[in-house]
Amino acid sequence: MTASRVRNGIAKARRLVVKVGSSALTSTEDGIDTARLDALVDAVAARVAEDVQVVLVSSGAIGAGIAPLALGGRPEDLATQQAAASVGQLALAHAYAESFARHSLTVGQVLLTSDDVARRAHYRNAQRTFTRLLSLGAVPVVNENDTVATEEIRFGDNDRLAALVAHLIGAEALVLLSDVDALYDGDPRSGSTRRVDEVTSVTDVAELEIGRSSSGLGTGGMVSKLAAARTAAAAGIPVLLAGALDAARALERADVGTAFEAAGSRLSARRFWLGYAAGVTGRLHLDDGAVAAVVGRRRSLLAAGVTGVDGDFLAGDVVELVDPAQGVVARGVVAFDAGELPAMLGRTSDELPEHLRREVVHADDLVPITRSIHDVT
Ligand SMILES: Nc1ncnc2c1ncn2[C@@H]1O[C@H](COP(=O)(O)OP(=O)(O)O)[C@@H](O)[C@H]1O
Ligand SMILES: N[C@@H](CCC(=O)OP(=O)(O)O)C(=O)O
Repeated sequence: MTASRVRNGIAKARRLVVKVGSSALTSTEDGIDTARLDALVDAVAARVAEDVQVVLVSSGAIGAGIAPLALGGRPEDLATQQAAASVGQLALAHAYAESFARHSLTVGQVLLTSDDVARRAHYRNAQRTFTRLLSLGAVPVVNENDTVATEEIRFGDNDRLAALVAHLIGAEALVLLSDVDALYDGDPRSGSTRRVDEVTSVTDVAELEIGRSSSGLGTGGMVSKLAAARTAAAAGIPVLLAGALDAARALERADVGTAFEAAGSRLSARRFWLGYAAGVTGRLHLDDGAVAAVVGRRRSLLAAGVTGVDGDFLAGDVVELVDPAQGVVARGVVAFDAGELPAMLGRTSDELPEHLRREVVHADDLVPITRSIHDVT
């Protein structure tokens, strides 16, 4: 593998989010694999010793709870998953605290629900917590707060959580560590596949077969890793996907796994929140002209270009803007309640009563979701 600008950038990052998956850390029979956890902690501690700030997003709560509760395998139902996570998270946090203590490092546990990033005020609050923990020299260890997260409010997978945290803390790189050592052009369990070295554009992943997890412990598989890489890349953060067994090399030299180049510059906190983190309460359907205006020319969305409305939102909520082929092209803050819009659809400003003559979504409140590596999954 050749050194590259993307990999050099990742290796030089002074603030990092490292995410490790369940299948790399836990097994259904033995719970937490402490040798693997120690190796990961050693790799993180080595960077911290070089004054790199690291936030660790660790899965494995459910996996770590299976053996103590004698569940035999990953539970299917939410209540048992929550019970397993409750037992497992305690064990996981304890294991990290003990392991980091070998390096005289203190850990701080941060358990987040999607509400903590979906609401703007909560987002800022989480930001403050991380900043303070890091400035005090602690290593934040993050997981989803599985014991209270219901199906509706779940992040779903920690890859996405890690991408959101990466932007939240202003990370310069995101490292996703898994049981697989890289992205392949097909599921590596299904025969001969080729490793992908670097992803710099949508065409690099367009032909790949991207599969879900079948380790029995992981949740999102490669699908969620690609989605997370897209979110981070769109926010200006490069991503390295590598094997947990290669953690030391991944964190020190970034010369393993698959590197994803960041697309463009860093989004502001508000625009990132709007585009990727905010909770969405509805959808506006756009005609082709409105899509061209909003995405192509960065104009405000007017009622004349809206063909339909879904959801029960209020003015000030975040909604998705979809094109005639049902693809999400942008997200934005809507200026009307859902109930006000149907009577306005397709009408030009001149045809609307004066009190309704304003943009449906103002250009300043709108973030286009560009076509990217995510769309192919
Ligand atoms: N194209 C692909 N390249 C690499 N891995 C893939 C691909 N498609 C599916 N996978 C599977 O995704 C798995 C990793 O996802 P997952 O089990 O959810 O990991 P984690 O627990 O680290 O989040 C790998 O073990 C691999 O079998
Ligand atoms: N929050 C859950 C993990 C969810 C998850 O995304 O798992 P993984 O696909 O292994 O990263 C847990 O700790 O068990």
